[in-house]
Formats: sequence, C-alpha cells, structure tokens
Amino acid sequence: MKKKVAVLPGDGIGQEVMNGALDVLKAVGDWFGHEFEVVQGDIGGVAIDLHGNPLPSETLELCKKSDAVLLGAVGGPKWKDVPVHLRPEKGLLEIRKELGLFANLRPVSTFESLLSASPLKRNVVEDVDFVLVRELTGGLYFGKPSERRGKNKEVAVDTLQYERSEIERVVHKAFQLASKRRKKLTSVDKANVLETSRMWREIVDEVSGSYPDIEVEHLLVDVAAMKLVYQPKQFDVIVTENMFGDILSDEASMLTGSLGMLPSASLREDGFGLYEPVHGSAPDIAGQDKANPLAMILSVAMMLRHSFGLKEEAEMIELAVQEVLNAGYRTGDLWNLGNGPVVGTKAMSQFVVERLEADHALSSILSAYL
Ligand SMILES: NC(=O)c1ccc[n+]([C@@H]2O[C@H](COP(=O)([O-])OP(=O)(O)OC[C@H]3O[C@@H](n4cnc5c(N)ncnc54)[C@H](O)[C@@H]3O)[C@@H](O)[C@H]2O)c1
Ligand SMILES: CC(C)[C@H](C(=O)O)[C@@H](O)C(=O)O
Ligand SMILES: [Mg+2]
Repeated sequence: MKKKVAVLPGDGIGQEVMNGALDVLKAVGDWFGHEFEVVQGDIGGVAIDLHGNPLPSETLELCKKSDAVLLGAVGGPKWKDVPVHLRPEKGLLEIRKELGLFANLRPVSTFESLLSASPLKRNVVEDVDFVLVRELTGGLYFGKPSERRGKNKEVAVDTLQYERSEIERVVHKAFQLASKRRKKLTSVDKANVLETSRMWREIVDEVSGSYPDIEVEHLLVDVAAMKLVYQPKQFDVIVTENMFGDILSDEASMLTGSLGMLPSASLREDGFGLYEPVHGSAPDIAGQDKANPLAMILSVAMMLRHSFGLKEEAEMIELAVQEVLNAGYRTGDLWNLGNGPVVGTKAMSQFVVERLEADHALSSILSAYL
C-alpha cells in the first residue's frame, strides 16, 4: 500500500512525541511492505513565527492532498499575547473545520499494568473500555458572534449554536460505532438548561429509531462527569457536543493513569481523518525528553485502522505498547506508583519499535512453520 501522510508536529512536546510516532510508522511500513510518504507542514505557534498565520494555506493544501494527517499539539506561553483570532489554537480549530472533521473519537481503555497509575481504585478502573465521540466542528467553539463589547469592552460574548444536520451526522456516527461494540449509547447534554441540548436530546431519540438494538441513555453533563470516575465501566459509547467532550475526555484520561495515554481520530464520512493525541503541547515539560509518546503512537494505530483499513498493523502497534508497559517501562507521568525504570520520550518510543520488531520476527518464524 502507498499512502501520503501530512505530518504537523506543532509546538512544545508535539515535535518530540511525533518523532517517536514516525519511527513506529516507518517500522510498520518497512515490515509490511507499505510505503508511507511523510510530508511535514507547520501549524500553531511555529506557523505564526514562520508564516504569520497559525494555519498557512500551504499546510491546508498539503493536508487536502494527503491520505491522512498526523498532528502533535499546538500552543504555549510564547504566543499568549497574540490576538485571539491568530492564536495557535485557532489553527487547530480551523484545520478541523476546513477538513470537515466533525466526529472526534477518543477511546478510553485502561491497561492492566497501569491500573495502579490511576488515582482511582483498581476495581473502578479495571476493564474500562469506552469511546467518547465528541462533536468537533460546531458549538461554542465556532458560534458567531464571539467578541468583547462595550466602550471599555467589559462584556464578552460567545455563542453556542448547533444546526440539526450537525447533530444528526455525529449522532449517526456514534450509533454506528455502538452497533459494532457493546450496543450502548450514552448521550451527554445539559437539556435542563440549554436549548441546543434540548434539540440534541430530541435528535438522539429520533435517530435511535434507526438503531433499535442500541440501548440509549441520556445523562446531564454534570452527572456524567461524576459517573466517569464513579462507575466508568458502564460506558460503551458516549456522544456529546464539542465543549463537553473536550472537558470530559481530559477527565477520562486519568482512568488510564495519564493524559499522555489518550489517542484520538477526527473523522468525516469518507474515512479521511486527522489523528492526534488528546493532550496539548505541555509547555512545563517541553524540550526535556519527558513527554509520554504513547498517545501519539496510539494515534498512528488509529490512522492505520480508520483511514487505511490496516487492522493487523494497528493491532501490532497496540500490542507493542501493551508489552512495553507490561515490561515496566514508564515515562515520568506514569511513574507515581510504578516499579520499573523511568524512561524518556526517545527511549519509550524506541522500546515500542523494538517490541514491534521482536513481535514481527516471531510472527514471521511462526508463519514459516505453520
Ligand atoms: N490538540 C492540541 O494541540 C491541544 C490540546 C490541549 C491543549 N493544547 C494547548 O496546549 C497548551 C498547554 O495546555 P495545558 O498545559 O493546559 O494542557 P496540556 O495537555 O498541554 O498539559 C496538561 C498537563 O499534562 C501533562 N501532559 C500532557 N501531555 C503529556 C504527555 N504526553 N506526557 C506527559 N505529560 C503530559 C503536562 O505536562 C501538563 O502538566 C495550551 O496552549 C493549550 O491550548 C493543545
Ligand atoms: C487546544 C484546544 C483548542 C483543543 C480543544 O479544545 O479542542 C484541545 O483542548 C483538544 O482537546 O483538542
Ligand atoms: Mg482538550
């Protein structure tokens, strides 16, 4: 298979975690005979510095001409005083919108060997396995007007708006996903207060008519936040609007032990996708070889599965990550209760590549004898 991948490392730890992910992609490509052409582009703060724009047109064109996009992270204190419409984060919002990536899948599965890294009790976090589907191109992030008003600009306005079609398409996506899983959908809203949430809830009920075998549950976002840490095992697929999904996914990351463990896929109908970790540019540890690269590496696995249909290759990466964790290796974010050595970003990525190599060699030997 031959594919072109646009690679946008971005800011802070973005470049560091991307390096490891690209090593993993290359290793998988070499062993399975795929040619992944990697073309780098600028986004976020680095693009502001180089082009005066957080999403230069060259970057967007590169993504449009590619088969998938890998993105590290954007933002950092260096750009804190840049006007809001030119901030690094604006480049991220724009690329999602321009590419039409309305469905953001954030899988949350706990790893047996990391259960003690979670601040929650073992019996709460073991066997947790759900996908949070976050609406990604609408809602408060994109509502107009969004502005400061008044003579002294002491009134600020952000608008929360959703169109029926925007809700329908992401809700369908979530039902389809639930159909392939444990057949339970939890829709999260704030229908006791917000008009957009009332419409969201109505649409979920309507769409559920097309998926009679899926159990549907509605939760208000405040109680959903509580249940995520109290009984996370009850969830299979969660669907929610943009802002709620942003907040709940960072909360959910701690079930796994770290924000550095959660990958994500931002998809549109035709299978095109942008893959990025849930975490940000982590300015507090940037440039120190301390970042956990596993969320970025697991995002590569999501790309292989969702955009390229390479299920076996994706599973090999996920298995290698699990084996490295089973062997006791931990980056600093996961070390709180670990008993193995603390390793840096580069070493952790290299361990995954080595595990992949060993697993590949073993499966080649086995297939020669079977
Ligand atoms: N997708 C993105 O590009 C994205 C996502 C979230 C935040 N951001 C941006 O990142 C910047 C920093 O935001 P923040 O500090 O609030 O959130 P953050 O996610 O960057 O970091 C939060 C905390 O988690 C830790 N952390 C995050 N990822 C880690 C990893 N891979 N390994 C180890 N530790 C990790 C950080 O060290 C920090 O203590 C902001 O400009 C924000 O807007 C970007
Ligand atoms: C950086 C920010 C705009 C972004 C978001 O809120 O979507 C991030 O927090 C995320 O979760 O991808
Ligand atoms: Mg976020």
